[in-house]
Amino acid sequence: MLEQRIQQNFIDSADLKYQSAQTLSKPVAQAVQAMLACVTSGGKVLACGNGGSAADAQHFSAEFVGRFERERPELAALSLTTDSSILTAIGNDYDFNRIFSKQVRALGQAGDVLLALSTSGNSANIIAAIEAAHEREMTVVALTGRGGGKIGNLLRETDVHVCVPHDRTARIQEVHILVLHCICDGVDAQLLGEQETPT
Ligand SMILES: O=C(CO)[C@@H](O)[C@H](O)[C@H](O)[C@H](O)COP(=O)(O)O
Ligand SMILES: [Zn+2]
Repeated sequence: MLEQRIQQNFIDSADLKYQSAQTLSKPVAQAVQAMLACVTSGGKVLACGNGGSAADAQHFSAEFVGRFERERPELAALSLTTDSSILTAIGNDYDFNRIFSKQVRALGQAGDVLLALSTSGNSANIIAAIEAAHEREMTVVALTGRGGGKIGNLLRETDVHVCVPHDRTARIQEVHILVLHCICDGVDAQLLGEQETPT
């Protein structure tokens, strides 16, 4: 029974990935181009998300700043989820909904990218971060699910929306991490050229 349940999770995740390969390849390619244009002209990526998506934001920033699969120059990315003093000060003195938006206003500049992760598309602190990014004339790359939620309606023509066609948070997150790896791989391929098999 338990093993059957586990197998079903694998199957559902794999099915969603097959389906997403079709629907998401175009917006993911747009995300690659947006991030490449940003970092090659001196900009940076600011990443944010809650819970599992906070971990994804950090995972992505680590691969941009350190490396993905190949040696290349460092790429500028910063996760807004990691400084406990900033997070607790803003959460305590203002509101938890402002933990990311105040950092975006402090650090964001025109031409930077905000990478915003929300499986529901409805987290208030992510919505506020997107509004702050628009104020700073940044491009937003939003990774969502469940139809995109409120974030879907907030995005501009120049933003990128990668909306996973599923309703379950866990399944959506599993595609989000694949999307983030596709962005790292795509940026590397554009910077370094295609290569046979990545090590
Ligand atoms: O990782 C998980 C569930 O798989 C949770 O920690 C999840 O990320 C949290 O409930 C988040 O607060 C959900 O926020 P969001 O994706 O709807 O913006
Ligand atoms: Zn999780």
